[in-house]
Amino acid sequence: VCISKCLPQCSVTVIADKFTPNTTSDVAAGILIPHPYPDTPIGLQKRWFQETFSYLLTICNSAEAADAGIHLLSGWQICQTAPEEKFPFWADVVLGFRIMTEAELEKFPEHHFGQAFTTLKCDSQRYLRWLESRLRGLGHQMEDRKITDLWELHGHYDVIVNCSGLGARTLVGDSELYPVRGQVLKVQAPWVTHFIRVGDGSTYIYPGMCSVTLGGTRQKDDWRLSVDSTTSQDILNRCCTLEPSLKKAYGITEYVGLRPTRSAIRVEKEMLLRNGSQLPVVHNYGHGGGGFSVHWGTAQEATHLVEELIVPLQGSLAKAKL
Ligand SMILES: Cc1cc2nc3c(=O)[nH]c(=O)nc-3n(C[C@H](O)[C@H](O)[C@H](O)COP(=O)(O)OP(=O)(O)OC[C@H]3O[C@@H](n4cnc5c(N)ncnc54)[C@H](O)[C@@H]3O)c2cc1C
Ligand SMILES: O=C([O-])CC(=O)C(=O)O
Repeated sequence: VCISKCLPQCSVTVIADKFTPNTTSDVAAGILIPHPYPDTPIGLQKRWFQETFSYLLTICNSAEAADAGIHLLSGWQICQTAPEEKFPFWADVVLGFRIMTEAELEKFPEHHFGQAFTTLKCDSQRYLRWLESRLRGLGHQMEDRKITDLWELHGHYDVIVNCSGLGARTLVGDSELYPVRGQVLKVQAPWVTHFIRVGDGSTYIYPGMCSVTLGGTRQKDDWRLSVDSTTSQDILNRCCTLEPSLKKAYGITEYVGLRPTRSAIRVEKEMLLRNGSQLPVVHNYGHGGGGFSVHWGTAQEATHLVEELIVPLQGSLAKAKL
């Protein structure tokens, strides 16, 4: 969508073996809170988060908000003790960031420090459907197909943009990429209207448009996509400790996703060479537990790289194909 918006001279084909509602992104709570990428400079992480926040806030303030599944959400991030950094780098990006008052903390007797702020939340499936419909509306293509080797695409497209998430581990042999398994519950509890997140991201409660997402787990190198019912009960117990009214939650469904994790998000150009031929690729994967939080910023970065690669094609009459 970002490429089609910024480079309208390009035609875009999205090739994937899974589309919504069957991707990792469909499982996400969709909250905008940055996640750490130790080897991505903080300045860049902040820029990507800021760009994503501004872009989604504009949609949120428009008539498109409900169709796109974007809404504002206020709440608390709580810690047992105060962290070294009371004001994180993203404090001035979210809205109304402040330290919680003693009165607010009374709700959480085991937590003695907290941050209150308003952020954005995407209803993952609605947002993905909306993105797809925008692409289709602009006349671009969707193709349901597994790619085993990027060279299959050689000769058919001018530039390949690799957004294959965890799939990049086999598709481009990136052994730095690993799964961090996450299990969440979606429940009906329309009376819960504030988010609550334990600072390390171990437990969270995110009210959304259609359900409340309860999490979570962070299981490194665990490839199991099946639901673990003991884990679901544990998630529910942890969330009920923070928000006892969730004992009355109903309509519980369970989901698992594998966060495509590496120490830095990979957004870079690569010119693949084989038998004297070139295949220009822009990588954009490895968003771990924060793909929603930085997706538009990284998409813009990838789009700039695509732009650099298509400059030499501009002279030709052909429309660039991606
Ligand atoms: C439980 C959980 C909760 C989360 N909550 C949040 C949150 O609240 N906020 C947040 O910011 N982030 C959250 N995340 C993280 C977020 O979901 C990920 O960062 C994001 O989904 C990654 O998106 P992606 O497009 O890179 O990968 P995916 O959504 O996995 O998409 C990859 C696509 O590539 C395709 N593909 C891969 N390999 C191939 C191939 N060889 N051939 C064809 N197609 C291929 C797949 O079919 C798929 O369509 C959460 C993740 C989990 C698991
Ligand atoms: O950590 C959170 O608050 C939600 C999330 O992004 C995840 O589970 O990956």
